[in-house]
Amino acid sequence: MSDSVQPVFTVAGIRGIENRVMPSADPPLMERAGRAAAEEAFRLTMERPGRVLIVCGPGNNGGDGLVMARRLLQAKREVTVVFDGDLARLPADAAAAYVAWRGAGGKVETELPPPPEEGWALIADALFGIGLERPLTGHYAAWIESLNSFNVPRLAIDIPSGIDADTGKVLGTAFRATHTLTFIALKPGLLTLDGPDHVGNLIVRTLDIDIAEHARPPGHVIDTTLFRDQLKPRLNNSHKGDFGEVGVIGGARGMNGAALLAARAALKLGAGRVLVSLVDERAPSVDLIQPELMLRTPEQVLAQANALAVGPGLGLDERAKAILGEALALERPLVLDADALTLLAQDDDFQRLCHDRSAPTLITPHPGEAGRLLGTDPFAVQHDRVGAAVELSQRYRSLVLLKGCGSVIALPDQRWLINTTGHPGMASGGMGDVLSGLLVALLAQRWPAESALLAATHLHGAAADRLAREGVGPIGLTAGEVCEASRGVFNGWIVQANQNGH
Ligand SMILES: NC(=O)C1=CN([C@@H]2O[C@H](COP(=O)(O)OP(=O)(O)OC[C@H]3O[C@@H](n4cnc5c(N)ncnc54)[C@H](O)[C@@H]3O)[C@@H](O)[C@H]2O)[C@@H](O)CC1
Ligand SMILES: [K+]
Repeated sequence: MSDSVQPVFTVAGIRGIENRVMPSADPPLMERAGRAAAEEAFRLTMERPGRVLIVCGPGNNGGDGLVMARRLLQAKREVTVVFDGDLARLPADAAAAYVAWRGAGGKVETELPPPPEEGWALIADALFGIGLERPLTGHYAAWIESLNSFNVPRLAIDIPSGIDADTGKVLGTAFRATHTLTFIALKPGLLTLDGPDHVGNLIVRTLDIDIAEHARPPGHVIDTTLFRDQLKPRLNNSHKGDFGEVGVIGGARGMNGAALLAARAALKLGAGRVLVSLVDERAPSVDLIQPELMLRTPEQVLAQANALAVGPGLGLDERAKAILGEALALERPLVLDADALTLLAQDDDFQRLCHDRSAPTLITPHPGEAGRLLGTDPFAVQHDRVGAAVELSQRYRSLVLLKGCGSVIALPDQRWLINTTGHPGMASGGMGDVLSGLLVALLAQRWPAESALLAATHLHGAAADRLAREGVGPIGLTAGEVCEASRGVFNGWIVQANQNGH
């Protein structure tokens, strides 16, 4: 894994690192964290003189806030600290931070005071970090609701209070930060589910810990360096046979568009030829918008394609089942999406076939489909997206993309990755079909399955991000537009990856 790729640790992993580093850490980690928070506060208030509010909780997250407060006070900033925890029960480091704060002349409020006339320069949330154990209620919840109502910079220390660091779930209520300064490493909860709606700008401070020395990260954030080796310009002496034959099967009555969108995306991402089968016998025999697509019978597609995507609009009838059975039996890279996943979830024989394949199987469920595949429901999946993706990957011996805010990829060797490109404008029909098409195009071009899944996922979101920057969406963005934009982003990546003689 490249050094520049950002590691992601669960709470257990962060605790493991802390336990190894803390005994000999000089300066102590809490001093480092508080100092980093004070530096961030200076940066955010460079043009906002005035009083900083720091709300501190009953654990070490509160301790970070108290160190931050002392640093700011020593630099002659006006600071209001709110803390109503039980001093006798403060962890040792936080208790020391409290004593040092009082020793420096700092005062403590036990209620949230009204803002000064000119408003708070900054609000810092040091209530709860990775030690959050249950939903926030009572006065802590009320404080957070109140803090969220101020239209000033709001800095979360380590993680916005109320966000579960492992899952991104809001427990009760959660601080809505404009900035989050997180320590040691990223946590999944900052990147997936409700996390991205609460963290604002995300800044990581390692606290001078060389993470690689202490732990192997279980997860990473996806970026282009992870598949840069595949981003090669084509040789001049090329022909279409070099770039594979994609097969897409789906498009039952009323769903022709799903398969066509996937097929068009495959074409736009450079597949040598794209065969598509619409299982609706009354479907047109040519795509007049994209006549390059070759419309064929399912049998022809199954026989010819070197990589297959089965499922977009496939339907759930006997014919669909027969096609899925045949596709699973072929030892070629296979993307399963949409109806193919529903069929897979229902049938033990399909599951056995899937499990026994030696060619890669890539499944791309949304939380509903993932729930069916795991015999549970979308709520359980969303409750722990990383866990669900890893379990799916193990159960189906597949590479898994669990879609949604902060898409999670799980690989058969139990590694997982989180994607941070994309936006809510992508919550519209056909987006998943385009993703399947991008993915199968790379597989047909003989990319390794892992690189293909990472690249297609990252690309899909990056294309939508570029469009939004250009004023196309986010709201009202269509899947067809993402398909078009993916081509430009992808070619740009190839140029970039091959600059400077790489
Ligand atoms: N352990 C360490 O040495 C370091 C910890 N750091 C900071 O410490 C944080 C973790 O500290 P802690 O493990 O003490 O955990 P927290 O400070 O996140 O919270 C734990 C405290 O909150 C209480 N609590 C949990 N959920 C609650 C709820 N819903 N309502 C009311 N009370 C609740 C717990 O009983 C406990 O007293 C990190 O997020 C980070 O900010 C950093 O200073 C770096 C070093
Ligand atoms: K916090």
